[in-house]
Amino acid sequence: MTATIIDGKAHALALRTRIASHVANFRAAAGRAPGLAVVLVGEDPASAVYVRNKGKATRDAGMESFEHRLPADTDAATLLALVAQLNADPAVDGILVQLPLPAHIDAGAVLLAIDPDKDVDGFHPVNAGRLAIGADGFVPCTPLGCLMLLQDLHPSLSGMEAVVVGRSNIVGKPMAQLLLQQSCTVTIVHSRTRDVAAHLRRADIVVAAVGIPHFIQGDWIKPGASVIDVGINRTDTGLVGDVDFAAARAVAGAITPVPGGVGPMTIACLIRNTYVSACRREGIEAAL
Ligand SMILES: Nc1nc2c(c(=O)[nH]1)N[C@@H](CN(C=O)c1ccc(C(=O)N[C@@H](CCC(=O)O)C(=O)O)cc1)CN2
Repeated sequence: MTATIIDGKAHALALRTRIASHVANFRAAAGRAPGLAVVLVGEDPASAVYVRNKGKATRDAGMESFEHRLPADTDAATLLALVAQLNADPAVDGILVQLPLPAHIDAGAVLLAIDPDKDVDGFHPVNAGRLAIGADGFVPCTPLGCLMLLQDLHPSLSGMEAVVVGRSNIVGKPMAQLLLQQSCTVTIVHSRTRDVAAHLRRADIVVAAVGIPHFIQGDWIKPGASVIDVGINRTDTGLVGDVDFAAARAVAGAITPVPGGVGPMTIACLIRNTYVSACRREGIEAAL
């Protein structure tokens, strides 16, 4: 079998185009554009690219982008004061602080300071709790994008065996919650799991978010499985995922490439979440 390659760029473009048309209606109804504030601390080159791409995607969707770039030696109090200012700004519907933050800043404290109702990254504990109990909130963009790609392949995920590799608060845990909501049987495997391969060989769905280049071998994949690779690892040979793509492709039914798979969906879902936030704040029903 040779897997279908899932075109994340095309899916992301379609989502961004759809949201842009909804934003046009929002602007007509609300008399203003949705606004997204992005905060970058320091000069990490990859983060700078992501922030630039977020600004462009925001403007392309007809929304207002507010970019705040702070030097790497910014202290926590200055960053918290900026977050408080953005929380209070009525033109700002969504706030995100680009991660990772410099080591001297407690990222948890900063995320906690963001108004949960403007937390379009879905990283605030209130939104993590809302996701866990199935209440309305914001779902982190990368797992939301993975779910959309999976739902395009499988209109019903009910009863499927899903294995999430990695237990981060940003991807692994929310991904598991989303799959559970879709009535999958969900297993999270991680660094202390005794036999990762044995779990994966049973999986109809694999979501790899472990941050180790080519960690998942082709012969760990169940024939026909859907494989979503969240890994973005910079190696001497270029950007690679957490899955041995060439080997897994020969076994899987469908697989995301790196680059061009999950990454573009992260930014498209951010645009979606910002539009949803603006609608909630204006009492307008979001068209999704
Ligand atoms: N506040 C946040 N910080 C971070 C998040 C996040 O969702 N919120 N996620 C990542 C970085 N990220 C967005 O911020 C992101 C990563 C990758 C891509 C992407 O499109 N990747 C391309 C490859 C681009 C490259 O060469 O690096 C792809 O996979 O095709 C978009 C967004 C950590 N921080």
